[in-house]
Parts: sequence; structure tokens; C-alpha cells
Amino acid sequence: TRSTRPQRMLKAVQKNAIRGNPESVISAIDYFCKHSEWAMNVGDEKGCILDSVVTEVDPSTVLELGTYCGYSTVRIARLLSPGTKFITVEFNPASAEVARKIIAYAGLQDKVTLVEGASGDLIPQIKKLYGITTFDFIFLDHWKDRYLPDIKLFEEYGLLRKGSVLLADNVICPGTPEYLEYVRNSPRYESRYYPSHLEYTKVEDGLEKSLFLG
Ligand SMILES: O=C(NC/C=C/[C@H]1O[C@@H](n2cnc3cncnc32)[C@H](O)[C@@H]1O)c1cc([N+](=O)[O-])cc(O)c1O
Ligand SMILES: [Mg+2]
Repeated sequence: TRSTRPQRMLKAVQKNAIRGNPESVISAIDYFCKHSEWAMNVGDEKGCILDSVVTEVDPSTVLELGTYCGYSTVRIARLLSPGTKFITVEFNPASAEVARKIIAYAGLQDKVTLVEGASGDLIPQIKKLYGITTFDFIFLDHWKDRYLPDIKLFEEYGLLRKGSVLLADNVICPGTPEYLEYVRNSPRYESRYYPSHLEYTKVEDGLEKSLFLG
């Protein structure tokens, strides 16, 4: 049967990247997406903004929603200090399988806990299952209509602390209007928009960074 796009992306990593070298894995995926097949990774342009926010926060606990093939997982994990707890959540077993292999190819498997499941099911259990009290940094890049319900779950289950930073991809394209409205109007967040472009295109998109005020 025909391979899937994630499987073809993995092949491109195994062919063009250097094992144990995260930068080469990132470059191989970006090259694949620019010259072979577009894929919904955060990409190089928005990826640099992601890098700068992760570096600024220097988190001890990180959550990513929507691993997909692990591109942003590798971008984030390569910047983390030793001992950081990083959980990434992926619903689709086939995507999770490819992501595990791409994360391992980058040599970052010991820095990442990839959990297969739906964010809505997992968030209420994270404290119990992973001994996390609060997250310093959260990257939202999963189904766009899950951003709002999931941020409300973070609040409900006490997973945010004063200073927690949430970074949301695609707030313009495909767009997350309800989420944007919420974080921009809630007195509990201080939000800032980082203009950029939809990965590998000239279409306008951007990231929204929201600081939880407690
Ligand atoms: O749709 C987009 N992203 C959705 C991401 C979806 C990925 O996250 C998982 N997921 C979803 N809800 C989940 C809940 N829990 C766990 N995994 C979940 C899905 O199994 C998939 O692997 C998207 C689309 C475009 N685009 O231009 O069309 C551009 C982008 O940058 C995008 O991120
Ligand atoms: Mg995205």
C-alpha cells in the first residue's frame, strides 16, 4: 500500500540527516517540505520564534499538544536544560510512531515523553501520571478547535502558575478565533502576537504568546 506523508518525511530524515544531530533533522524536514511535500510542521520561520520563546523561558516543565511528526518536538527538546520534563501528546498512533523515530534519530529520545492519546483525556491526569505540578511552557499546535477547551482544562486542573507561558501556532491560518478572543480579553493573561507566515508559504500566520498572571 502507498506510504503516508509522515512515513515519506521519516525516510527523508533517515536519508539526509545525520543521526544524533538535531539541526540536521530540522533542516532535512524543512527541505522535504519546501522541495517535496508541504506538511503542517511549524516550519523554519515560525520555528525561530518558537526557539526564542523557549530560550527566554528556559522551562523546567514543558507540554506540547499535537506532536504530529515531531518537528517542533525536536526544535524544543534540543534547547532544553538537562533534567527538564517534556511531555508531548499525539492522538494518531501512526503519527506517534513516525515522531518517535524522528525524535530518536535526532538523539533526543531521553529528553521527551511522547504520550499517545487525546489532550482532553490526558490533561486531567497529568499530575497523577507524571508527577507534574505546573507547566512553565506549553506549545499548542493540535486541532485548532481544541485550543480553547484545553486552556480551560489547564486552569481547571491547576496546571498553570503565575508566569506560565503558552505559545499557540496558527492563530491566523487556519485560525483559532475563539482561543484568541479568550486569551486577549481574559484579565488572567497578558498576550502578544508574533507575526509570521504559514510554514513554507507566503500566507500570513503567526504565534500568540500568552503569559498566565495567576
Ligand atoms: O490542522 C493543523 N494542525 C492540527 C494538528 C494535528 C496533529 O495533532 C494531533 N492532534 C490533534 N488534536 C489532538 C488532541 N490530542 C492529541 N493529539 C492531537 C493530530 O493527530 C495530528 O497529528 C494545522 C493546519 C495547517 N494548515 O495550513 O492547514 C497548518 C498548521 O501549522 C497546523 O498545525
Ligand atoms: Mg501548526
